[in-house]
Amino acid sequence: MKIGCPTEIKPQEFRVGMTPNAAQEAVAHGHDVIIQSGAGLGAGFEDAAYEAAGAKIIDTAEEVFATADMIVKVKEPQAVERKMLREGQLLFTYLHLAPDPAQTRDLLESGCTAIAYETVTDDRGGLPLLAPMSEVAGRLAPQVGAYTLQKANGGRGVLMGGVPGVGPAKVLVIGGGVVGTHSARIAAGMGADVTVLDRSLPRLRYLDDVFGDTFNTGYSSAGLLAEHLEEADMVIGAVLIPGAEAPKLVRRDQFPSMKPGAVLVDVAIDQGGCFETSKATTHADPIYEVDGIMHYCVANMPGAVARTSTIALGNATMPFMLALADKGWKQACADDPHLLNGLNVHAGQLTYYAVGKALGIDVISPQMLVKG
Ligand SMILES: NC(=O)C1=CN([C@@H]2O[C@H](COP(=O)(O)OP(=O)(O)OC[C@H]3O[C@@H](n4cnc5c(N)ncnc54)[C@H](O)[C@@H]3O)[C@@H](O)[C@H]2O)C=CC1
Ligand SMILES: CC(=O)C(=O)O
Ligand SMILES: [Mg+2]
Repeated sequence: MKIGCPTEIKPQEFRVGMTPNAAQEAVAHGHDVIIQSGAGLGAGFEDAAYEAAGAKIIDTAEEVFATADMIVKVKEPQAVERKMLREGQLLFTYLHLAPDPAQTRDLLESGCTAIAYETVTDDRGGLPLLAPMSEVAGRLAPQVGAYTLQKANGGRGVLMGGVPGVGPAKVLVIGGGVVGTHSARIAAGMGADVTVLDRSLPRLRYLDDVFGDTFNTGYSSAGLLAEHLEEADMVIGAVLIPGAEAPKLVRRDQFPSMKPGAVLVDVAIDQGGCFETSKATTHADPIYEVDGIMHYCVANMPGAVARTSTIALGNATMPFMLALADKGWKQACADDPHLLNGLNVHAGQLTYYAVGKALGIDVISPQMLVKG
């Protein structure tokens, strides 16, 4: 198979879909790997490293899209990239379709087959291709939140760990999955007083067993959330209902009850965000204010630490990328129901229920497509 990897073009996105190690494995499996010149530079990978791995370097994204049977990326295809996708071509990347009707329409019109990293599953109930970036974004969230809390950046002027004689910042983490757990660990490590809310009791038990007194846990009811909101210096939004639009858990009419200059970091923004006032921002202009409450809503947070993120993502995607290349999407998905869960679009039809429900579009069963 011809596997193509273009340079990411989303603003300030420095990750790349394939590392030289991934390229080397694909070449060893007998595939042709085509990398756009400079695609790896933001993550510290020179063209020469890909060439040494056996990949071919070509100049433009147009050539990559025109040549490849499978496109491997990081971020959802941007409008100009969507125009280059064609019928029968396989796209393997993050998509986040539920809050994005324009992208969904374009992918359906292109006739391509699109597998979304964020809905591939594993047999422990996890999302193995979302997890590495959730680990990164989770660890970044208290860092960017702490910066936003500084007075010059619009925040309340509170130091995460406090100092002797002055108490620490109060950090509320909503959602105790991968993002939430990593956020809570780092915020607690910075000395903050941290509470994690989740609505899964097994998850709360796990957090309590593993982390003990490092942070507090609570069941995520509207009432408890409102109580914690009044006290919080920083709120990290980390909920997920897989594939679906994020539930709005904090409303604008609650802001008057909050501390002026408190900071909301909405990591769940790529699924539409879990605060009513969230709108996606970029690394170039990440922070805005609504009614005295600061918001950080960057939808590709891991792009800020592109080298760590690219290697972590590549470690997770490599076996799936190889299965797709070795067997073709249909056989690979027939053999692995977890990869089939990643199928969102095929030949003009939507194949992921939560996306169809969010956008009011009919969905066909992915199982039917791979049968027989
Ligand atoms: N902005 C960015 O750059 C990035 C965003 N993300 C996003 O972060 C979000 C979280 O991802 P993960 O932690 O990997 O998901 P996860 O599935 O590991 O955790 C989500 C948690 O939310 C909980 N939850 C669901 N509804 C809830 C509610 N009403 N109240 C409290 N908890 C609730 C679930 O029980 C689960 O424990 C996703 O939307 C993901 O796409 C992930 C990586 C990067
Ligand atoms: C998960 C995701 O969308 C990202 O890493 O950008
Ligand atoms: Mg994202």
